[in-house]
Amino acid sequence: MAVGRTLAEKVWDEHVVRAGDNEPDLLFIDLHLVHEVTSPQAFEGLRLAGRRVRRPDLTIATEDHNVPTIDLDRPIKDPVSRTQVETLRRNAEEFGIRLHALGDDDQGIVHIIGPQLGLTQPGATIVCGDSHTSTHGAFGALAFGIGTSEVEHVLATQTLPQSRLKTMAVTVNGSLPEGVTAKDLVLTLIAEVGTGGGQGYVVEYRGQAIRELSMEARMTICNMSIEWGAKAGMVAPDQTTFDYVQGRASAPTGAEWDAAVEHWTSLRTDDDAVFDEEVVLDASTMTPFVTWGTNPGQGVPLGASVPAPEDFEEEGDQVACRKALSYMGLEAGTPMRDIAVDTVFLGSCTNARIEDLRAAADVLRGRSVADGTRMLVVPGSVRVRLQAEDEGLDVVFKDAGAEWRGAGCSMCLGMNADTLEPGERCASTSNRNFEGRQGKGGRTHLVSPLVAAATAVRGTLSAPADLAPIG
Ligand SMILES: CC(C)[C@H](C(=O)O)[C@@H](O)C(=O)O
Ligand code: SF4
Repeated sequence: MAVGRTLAEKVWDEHVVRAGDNEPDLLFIDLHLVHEVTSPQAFEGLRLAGRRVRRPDLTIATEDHNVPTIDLDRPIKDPVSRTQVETLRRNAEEFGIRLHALGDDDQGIVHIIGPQLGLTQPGATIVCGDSHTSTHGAFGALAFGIGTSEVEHVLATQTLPQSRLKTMAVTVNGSLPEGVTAKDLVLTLIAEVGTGGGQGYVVEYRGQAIRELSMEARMTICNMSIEWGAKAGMVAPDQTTFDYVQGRASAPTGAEWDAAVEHWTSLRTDDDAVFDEEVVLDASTMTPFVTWGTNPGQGVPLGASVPAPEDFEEEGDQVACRKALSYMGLEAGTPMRDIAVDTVFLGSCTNARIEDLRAAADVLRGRSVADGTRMLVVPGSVRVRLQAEDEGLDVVFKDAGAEWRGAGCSMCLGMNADTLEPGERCASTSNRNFEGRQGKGGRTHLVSPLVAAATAVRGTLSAPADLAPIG
């Protein structure tokens, strides 16, 4: 009896160009995204071997990690960042690769520009030398991060050897309550399954709550797949997906569009398919969720308090808690809402799309950032910035006292000048809160855009419901 296949298996099977016993499958790669951090040695390898890029038409580069977000008309000050960016520019030119450089309207964080340009499409295989490539899985693509030697392999051959992955379903039943977002959902999930829970799996997010999410929100969830160890995260394409893709620069048109949609519609997990593992969650019980520790799994509902080491059963978790509390400068039992922050960062490939900016601006409209708190708003791409400016969101942010910046990764990891000072505390809409992630000694609390905005107003971790009504 034929057994049904999962979405991931269908996409995989369509891309196998060679399979053999006791060897990984060789997959064709439909889209290779490139940025300045993980590509220099790969291009150097090609150069040394006298090779060209096999499919420049399926390769696209952008500058995101090292770019400044202010003084965009001046040369990059930091020599390391300048070298990274200039190296990418030289490589793109020498190897004939399309590059969206600083100053270009399509420049931005690699995981934001792919979907924006319509390059990210259902059923595609997408790789990039970047762990958050999982973002693109929101479209029903099989998308994952690769290392620099794999970047070289894909540049040279447009293929990648990969061993088959186990499959996992994350089924989220019910609907998210008002004011609870995709970010809260994924932080809740990671706190529950742990940062290693997804290791070795390609995950499919499904169920009512996922179906009800916008593409932006699905991207937020798939983006953080890697934060609980999954190789990739996917959502089956549906009308929401098609509506988002249609009309974008690289999307198919006319009869090709119709054929594409017909094919994409077939890319759903068959009813009789079997996942190797399943996690089930109920969205209706979720609340705003924030992290207190130094990994994305160390989180609690905003209404809870900082945990104590004794709250954990496993000794490893107790040790990790003790260490995190010390680094974070937190005392067990402190209500999360009492934690005061110095900085609020609204940005990153997790939460710097137009919908995120709109949500935060709605909270900030008519309100002000608290004294002693600074807020940085860094759109994920130039297009997001331009659209936000079209809608007047920049004015809302600036009137509230926030800084309105250029596009890029920025304070998500502080490879440019946007970093925290030692001991500084930040509410951040990004995806990683490791020690030193946003600057040496900096302390990060991962939050949703709604919580970020409300926190900026009160100066302590807060949700919009905590704010006094305007007027
Ligand atoms: C610089 C890059 C390799 C890295 C990644 O792979 O994710 C970065 O984007 C990050 O978020 O830490
Ligand atoms: S925004 Fe942050 S997580 Fe995303 S690619 Fe850039 S550094 Fe990595």
